[in-house]
Amino acid sequence: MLALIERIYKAAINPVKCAKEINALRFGIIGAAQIAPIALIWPARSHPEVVITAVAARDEQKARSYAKKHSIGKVYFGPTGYQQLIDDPDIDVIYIPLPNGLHFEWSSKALLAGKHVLLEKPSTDSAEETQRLFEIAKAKGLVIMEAFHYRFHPSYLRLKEIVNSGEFGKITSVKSELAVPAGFIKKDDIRFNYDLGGGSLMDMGVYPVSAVRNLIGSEPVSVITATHDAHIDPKIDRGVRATLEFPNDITAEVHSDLGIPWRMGIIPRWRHIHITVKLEGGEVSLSNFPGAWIYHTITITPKKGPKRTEKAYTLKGGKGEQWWTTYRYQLEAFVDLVRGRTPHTVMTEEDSINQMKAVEMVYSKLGLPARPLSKYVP
Ligand SMILES: NC(=O)C1=CN([C@@H]2O[C@H](COP(=O)(O)OP(=O)(O)OC[C@H]3O[C@@H](n4cnc5c(N)ncnc54)[C@H](OP(=O)(O)O)[C@@H]3O)[C@@H](O)[C@H]2O)C=CC1
Ligand SMILES: O=C1OC[C@@H](O)[C@H](O)[C@H]1O
Repeated sequence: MLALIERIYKAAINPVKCAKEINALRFGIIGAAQIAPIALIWPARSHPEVVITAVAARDEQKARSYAKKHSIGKVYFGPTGYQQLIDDPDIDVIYIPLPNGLHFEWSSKALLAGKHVLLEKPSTDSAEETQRLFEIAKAKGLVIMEAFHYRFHPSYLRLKEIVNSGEFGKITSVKSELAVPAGFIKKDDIRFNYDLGGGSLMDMGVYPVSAVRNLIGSEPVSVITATHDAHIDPKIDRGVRATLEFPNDITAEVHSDLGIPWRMGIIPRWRHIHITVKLEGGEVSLSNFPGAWIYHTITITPKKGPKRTEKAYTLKGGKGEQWWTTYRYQLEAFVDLVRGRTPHTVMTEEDSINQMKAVEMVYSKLGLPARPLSKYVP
């Protein structure tokens, strides 16, 4: 319990600070987004090679109050604010926490202006756009990385290690869910906006899809079944369930929901957040994987022998503190990548492109339209 309080305090209440190196990477944030404090601003405080130099928001007042609240020195705003931030010669890296449908345009613009990009998930609205982003980055000699933060946390890496250890033989199936009861997400949220690349699969569903692909270590060959709960906008999936077929007779179930309706309208449903891997000799699961830095349990249930549990908040023999969040581990890896060092974990180009191919396969099976392509042409 004390360790839990310490983690929350040091990561989110009074984020740990450190001295900065003289040549620290200077980050600019496009959009005064809700996610930026936990995903970048607070983790940056304890990274000696990261400073947050500027933020851009469409509205001047919003930009100024966000900058003040987070002690960010420079602000850009108005219709040209995002582009001004990108063109600022005092910025090395652009963090993009915009609605999904704007990821392609602003990542392209940032790369074309010579900036590295840390890009929120999902990378874009389509595999084609994601591929194009990596092509631009390669042509410019820059780094772009999709911010699938859970992948960098020691708990996920430990789950993977157990699965790949051979202790329980081969994987037979995987199930992963990220579904929350109604009430957390407002009706006018970007997540419910089709034109902005919304939908349950695009928002929460990308985590289970990404996790099952990564654990199985191959790409889905087909979507066996897929169903969704509709939103007011029929092009938007509020909740999705899909079963994917992988090579070697492995199947994966994914489930996401932006708001599971309450029982009889008055009793909230329990949230479903886990990855569970069934193997020939047992089952291994990780609870609360995107929020694993707060708490999690790795449960190992052999077919023969006693059940056991583990926790993993630090990397074996690697950098990190037990209070480092998924985002702090991710930032460490991203900076290593930009600096030309070998990160402890990385999200690759191939991974991000194949991820969007899988998302497209599920939307197609659901009979829902693919998320709209950006009108921006780099
Ligand atoms: N890694 C993680 O754990 C999480 C990642 N995300 C991802 O981060 C991104 C942003 O999510 P979140 O922070 O929750 O969203 P917010 O709505 O808080 O932020 C989105 C930002 O986009 C800007 N924006 C620009 N154009 C538009 C537009 N047309 N409509 C609405 N907003 C616009 C706004 O910036 P301005 O300030 O200029 O008005 C706003 O601050 C998404 O891609 C999401 O998938 C979200 C939550 C968790
Ligand atoms: O990336 C995310 O992670 C946590 C979810 O609650 C959120 O909707 C999503 O954007």
